[in-house]
Amino acid sequence: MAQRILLINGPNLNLLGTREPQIYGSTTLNDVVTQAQTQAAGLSIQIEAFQSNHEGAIVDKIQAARGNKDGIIINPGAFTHTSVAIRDALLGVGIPFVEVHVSNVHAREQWRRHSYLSDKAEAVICGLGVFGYTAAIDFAAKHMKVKNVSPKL
Ligand SMILES: O=C1C[C@@](O)(C(=O)O)C[C@@H](O)[C@@H]1O
Repeated sequence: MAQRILLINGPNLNLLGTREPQIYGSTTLNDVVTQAQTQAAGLSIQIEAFQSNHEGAIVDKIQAARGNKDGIIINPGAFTHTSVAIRDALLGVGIPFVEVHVSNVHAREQWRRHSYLSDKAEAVICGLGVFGYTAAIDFAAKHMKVKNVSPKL
């Protein structure tokens, strides 16, 4: 069975491509998702993409992934630095996740260095620009193995 990956983008990432392009580049979120779907087809995995500016909507989406997704790739945006709720949701569903940041959060404001997710992530990618999503998908395809496969009768 193909891996089923949920790609989550948090607040303000809908503005990717036009938002602070000197930091985040000129690629739009639509471009990222189109590229992710093309990449997924070549890797025989399935990707569902979701973006929200709302913390609760992201928590709901993570909870809904229980039992039907094998891995989560998440760029939590500013919620990275604030959200115990997103951390608890990811731990609550027990789905392995990769944390992605387009920018190098360690080369910016001091407070961006703290993440509520990183110590629980399978991997953390930052500073690769939007290539970080490509790297995360490649990693997910190779290492986020399908779990809960029904035993053969
Ligand atoms: O919204 C974002 C985007 C970000 O997650 C990134 O992709 O580099 C980094 C965060 O600090 C910021 O709040």
